[in-house]
Amino acid sequence: MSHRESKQLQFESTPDMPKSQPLTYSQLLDPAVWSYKAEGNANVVLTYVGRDSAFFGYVLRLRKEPAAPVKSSGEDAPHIHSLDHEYAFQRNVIGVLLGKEYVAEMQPVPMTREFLTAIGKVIDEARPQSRRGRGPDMNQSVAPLLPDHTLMQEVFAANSVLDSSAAPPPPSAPPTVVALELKVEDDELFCPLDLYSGDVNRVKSALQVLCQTPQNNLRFFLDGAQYPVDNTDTRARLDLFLSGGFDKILDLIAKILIDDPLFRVLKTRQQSLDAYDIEWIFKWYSALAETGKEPRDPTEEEWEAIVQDYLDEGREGPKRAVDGSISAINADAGSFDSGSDTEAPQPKRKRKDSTASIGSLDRHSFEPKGKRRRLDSDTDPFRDEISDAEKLHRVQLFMLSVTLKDLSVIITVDKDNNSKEEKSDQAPHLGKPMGAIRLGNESFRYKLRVVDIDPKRIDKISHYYQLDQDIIRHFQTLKEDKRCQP
Ligand SMILES: O=P(O)(O)O[C@@H]1[C@@H](OP(=O)(O)O)[C@H](OP(=O)(O)O)[C@H](O)[C@H](OP(=O)(O)O)[C@H]1OP(=O)(O)O
Ligand SMILES: Nc1ncnc2c1ncn2[C@@H]1O[C@H](COP(=O)(O)OP(=O)(O)OP(=O)(O)O)[C@@H](O)[C@H]1O
Repeated sequence: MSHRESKQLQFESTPDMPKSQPLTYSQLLDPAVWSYKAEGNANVVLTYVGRDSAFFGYVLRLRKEPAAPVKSSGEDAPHIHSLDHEYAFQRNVIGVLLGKEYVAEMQPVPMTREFLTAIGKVIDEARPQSRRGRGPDMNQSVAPLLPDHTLMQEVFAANSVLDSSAAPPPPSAPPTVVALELKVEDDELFCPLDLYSGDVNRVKSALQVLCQTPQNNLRFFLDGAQYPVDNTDTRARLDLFLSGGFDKILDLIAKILIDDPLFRVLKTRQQSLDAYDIEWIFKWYSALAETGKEPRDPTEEEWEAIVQDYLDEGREGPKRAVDGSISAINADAGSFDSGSDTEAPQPKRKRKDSTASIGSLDRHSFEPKGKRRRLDSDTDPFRDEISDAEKLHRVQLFMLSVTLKDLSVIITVDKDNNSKEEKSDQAPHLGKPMGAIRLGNESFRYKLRVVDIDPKRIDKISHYYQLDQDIIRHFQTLKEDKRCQP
């Protein structure tokens, strides 16, 4: 552990974390106690499969080696890649914006090169071919241990379902916990506004579209293991969980997304933080850089102050387009492209496909691409009117919107009769589910958690600008502009 991290990574013990504190790290540095669970572009996630019940239902999130060399940061830089910075950002920035209950607590586990090398080899075969190029980052000195959000931890405390020494349940056994992970971003066929609409039919039809073409936007878990969503065996198992099977699960998920405040908050935050077109953001970023004031990544304290200012300002106000026109931002406002011209079909989005960024909606802006106007100084009514401080503030709020548009939400449900109250009371450290919901005559418990809520590097602004320009060019080639409706 680096000197800096060993001094700062003293997270308080939290209700979400295992009871046996302090952690016996050495037992976690055994590759045999981990199995591959999932990964994204920057991190690979492992499930604990060892025998210590204190860690049943937990995952380890390992950072992967960077895709490109990381720009070296000066002494005063906020170490955006350090776990303590990441954690403070997740809890004190994203937690404040969305609600702390949606953000998991984590426990730092010191890493060794020996372990990272060994685990890289062990998990290689389980990884998708397209992801194998980059192994664990050998320079990480700590990695976070997190509750596995695709499980209900206290069910395992009560039932010891995850006892790795026990025989696995037969495939015919009904699943105990069902989880769906949604990455609420653009897609050729998918309109995020449907998910946010509050209308059960629209939410459900958006989920159905996602299930038909999940790509990297939807993952499905039964008792913590990922299953292909369009598979008949998966659907047969779901029938055992809930009569009516898959269709009823989607009803249940739709009901949760409407009942719980998360999606309403998320939509408002995404839109208000992204109040200016990326063309403006890039212009302001470049103007600052040209005068020697290139924005750098904020420190933890600076991020907290930025969010506080945003909340104090009540920036959920009007949205200014590049041409200066103003439109209201509220739960019902905004227009979105939903698809491409049928005469000019585009390649489907694929993980790591170079066309992936040319979706019908741009996660880096909520403006409709087909109608977006290019930056034109003659139509710039705000030209030179704002201070450098305000330019910087707007760039920083935009960076927050990028994180909020890249996150995933994991929705986890189990039947209410799974909770053995007397036993879960004996294990208060395992946390409580967040909500209860009824569907027909049955009661369910659910929890919602957000993942992938790390800060984005501010020097990616030019990358986002380039993506945007590509998208504009793409839409200029289309004849028809289909929108999904607010
Ligand atoms: O830049 P993009 O649009 O390619 O987005 C990246 C995503 O690619 P996608 O477009 O969804 O295929 C990419 O998603 P995948 O891992 O490909 O599912 C990541 O979310 C990446 O974020 P980070 O590097 O982990 O911080 C994303 O990077 P950020 O744009 O969020 O920095
Ligand atoms: N606490 C958790 N519990 C269960 N599964 C998790 C947890 N954290 C992450 N995952 C799984 O691992 C996947 C990758 O994790 P994560 O999103 O943090 O990686 P990333 O590289 O930062 O993602 P991206 O490429 O989207 O930026 C998630 O999509 C999810 O399926």
